[in-house]
Amino acid sequence: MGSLTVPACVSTVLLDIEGTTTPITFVKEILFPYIQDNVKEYLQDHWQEEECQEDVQHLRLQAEKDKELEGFVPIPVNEAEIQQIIQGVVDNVHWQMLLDRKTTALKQLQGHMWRAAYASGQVKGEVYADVAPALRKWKEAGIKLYIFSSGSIEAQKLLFGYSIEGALLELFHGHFDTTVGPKVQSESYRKIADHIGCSTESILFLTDITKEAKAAKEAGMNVAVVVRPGNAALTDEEKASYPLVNSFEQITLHPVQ
Ligand SMILES: CSCCC(=O)C(=O)COP(=O)(O)O
Ligand SMILES: [Mg+2]
Repeated sequence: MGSLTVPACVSTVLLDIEGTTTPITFVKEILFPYIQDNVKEYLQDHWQEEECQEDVQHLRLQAEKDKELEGFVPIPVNEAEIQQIIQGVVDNVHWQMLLDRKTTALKQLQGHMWRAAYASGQVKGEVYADVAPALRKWKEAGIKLYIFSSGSIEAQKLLFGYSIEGALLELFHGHFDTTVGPKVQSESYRKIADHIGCSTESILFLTDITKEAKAAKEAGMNVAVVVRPGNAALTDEEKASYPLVNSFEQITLHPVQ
């Protein structure tokens, strides 16, 4: 693992969050338990709001697709008693989170729930120490910065807007979540390049997950796998297949003319 110099045509960096900019422990030990502990109360407090009803409807549609999965938890129909529906949603959310599912429906609800946690100061978004300095340096060099995470766009904005390093949101040109497509499919990376208005070859994608790196590489992006403490171990084959970095300091980008 060492320094990584990327091709001069790279003018955009696309970043994953969990395991790349942010410790997995922050997501698993702070963010996710907040949801598990508060989902019932949140649903009871916000049940009459349109946004909450939309979230429940999306979870219901996802549940329709999940029927065949082991341990599946159904959500009662709209006509059922409210407390019964709420309990069904709570159980479904807990089941999805147990499997660390990345469904858009689950991620939308989580993003809405974290609003209060960040706004009250109960939670601050963790980023590795090398992240903010590198992002500032790259932005000053004319590099455009985007996020692609399974976390909803709102959740991404909260994490960087209320980070331990202060407000970092202004560093980013834009955000993508799974509404563009799953992170393990090449088509999602082609769509992202289309949205940004550049070729996939001019993008460097940084992630901790090799399945995501593979999909981005197949779409034509430059990729590097970020190795952070607590990330899933890589096989020898994976280590040999992608450039590896353990700090953004190791990445050198050419200034954009
Ligand atoms: C950005 S919100 C918390 C992260 C999250 O919910 C998640 O699923 C992280 O996935 P990533 O694609 O950033 O590894
Ligand atoms: Mg990740």
